[in-house]
Amino acid sequence: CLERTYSYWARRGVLHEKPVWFYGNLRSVGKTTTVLEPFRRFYEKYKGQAPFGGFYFALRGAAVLLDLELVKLVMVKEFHNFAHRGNYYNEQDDPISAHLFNLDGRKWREMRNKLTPTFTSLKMHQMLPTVVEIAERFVQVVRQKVEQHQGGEESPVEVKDLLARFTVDIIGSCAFGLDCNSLNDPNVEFRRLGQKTFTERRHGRLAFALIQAFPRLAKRLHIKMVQDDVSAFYMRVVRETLDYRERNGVQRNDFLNLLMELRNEPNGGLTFNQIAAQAFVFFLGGFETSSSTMGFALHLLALHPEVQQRGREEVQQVLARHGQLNYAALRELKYIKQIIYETLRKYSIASILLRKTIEDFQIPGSTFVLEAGTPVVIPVDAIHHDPDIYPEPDKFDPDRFTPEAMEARPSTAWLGFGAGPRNCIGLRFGEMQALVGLAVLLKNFKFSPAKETEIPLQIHKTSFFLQSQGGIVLNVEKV
Ligand code: HEM
Repeated sequence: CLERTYSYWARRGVLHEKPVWFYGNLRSVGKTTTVLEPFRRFYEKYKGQAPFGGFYFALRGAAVLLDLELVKLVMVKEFHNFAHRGNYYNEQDDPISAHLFNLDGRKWREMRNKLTPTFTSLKMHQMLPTVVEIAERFVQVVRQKVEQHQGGEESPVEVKDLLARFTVDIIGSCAFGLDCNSLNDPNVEFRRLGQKTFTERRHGRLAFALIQAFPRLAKRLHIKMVQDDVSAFYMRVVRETLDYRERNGVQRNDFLNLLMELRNEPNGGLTFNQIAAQAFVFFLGGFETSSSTMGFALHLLALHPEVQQRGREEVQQVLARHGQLNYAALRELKYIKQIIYETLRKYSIASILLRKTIEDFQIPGSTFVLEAGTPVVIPVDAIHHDPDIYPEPDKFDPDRFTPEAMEARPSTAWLGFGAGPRNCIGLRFGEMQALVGLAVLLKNFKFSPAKETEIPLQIHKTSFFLQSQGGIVLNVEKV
């Protein structure tokens, strides 16, 4: 039977590498490599020879796209046939797992339609003051760290942890309506349990592959994905906050308020479990992604003082014009935005993206067919490092993201927030957090490599989202 499983691509005449039994083509991941290497190698080896190549995720054949036109078909033009991600969730036994990232089909479409108005520019506008207030607290905390080293030759500060505390406080406040205060108290449960979701899995790799392969059976066996303590904690927090707000008639400009409004919609409002699951995914999607982006950006800026200075000058000029970081000021931070995009190119937080074929799909101009149910991989990190798209891909150059340069490339050449109807729903909020964070940091501090700074940064081998293996230590001085 395994013989047959692992001959799937050979029988279809699709380019592929020999799989290892039970592991497929990902044996090295987590041991000797990160998830980046196998996909970069695969893409470099086969690009130009076929529109896609055959890959094995443990026991399942998946198609890795090798052509940007095909990427566009899958993510945008023929989206209706690739609208699924194919992640396992279990609404009955593990309600917190039934969130937007995991839902598929009609349930996903309905939830996405309901949640989209939560992320309009107007809503971001209203949440900005909270983000700026927490950013000011953040500057105080970094300042205290720097002052501890006063008089010393260097003032090394571990920025990754500080940035994570910054975004936990923001998203905790905006998604759960709580003052998490992790900036002053680094060990709060909120953050510890949030991190646990990414670094500790409930199931081993093989069990995970079996669950993904047989989701109906897994549901019948009541198999959950989210750890019990994580689920119990976030369900309780949402329950208590909702009760409190309802009892006291509290209204706030935050995600939870918007979710509560959806609860009371006349034609099919959200249930409590649905609200809790969406608040949970906003938290998961919002904290680690944004803080890692800022951490990688600071590391790159420390190694490129001229880019850093250009960014600082832009912040100073914009603040001189607007007096404060309001929404209009943020829109003028164009170079900082380019820094964020180039950082997400070099360090693609989601290094691969997934879709699943709903009906058989004939690849235009070829004889190949992607069968219904085939997982489709978009190798984001490999595309972001393709020298034909980005010459000298290892070089850090935010000018690759001027509007003209972006216009000159195919729209799917940059996928930092994904693409098409299933792209990142929180991209405006993520961008806003990162813009505010980088702006206040560059305004107040200078960053340079310290003796302890890791060059190049080691990447975490098993984390779901791309992050550094250890902390990011930089020399920080007041401007
Ligand atoms: C720098 C910050 C962020 C990055 C780099 C990022 C990246 C991504 C990526 C690459 C995807 C997959 C897109 C695709 O498959 O095409 C995604 C999906 C998603 N993100 Fe983000 N994200 C960020 C911030 C946020 C924030 C702040 C939130 C919520 C407040 C959020 C919530 C989500 C959700 C719910 C999805 C699933 C959307 C769906 O399936 O319909 N993300 N994100």
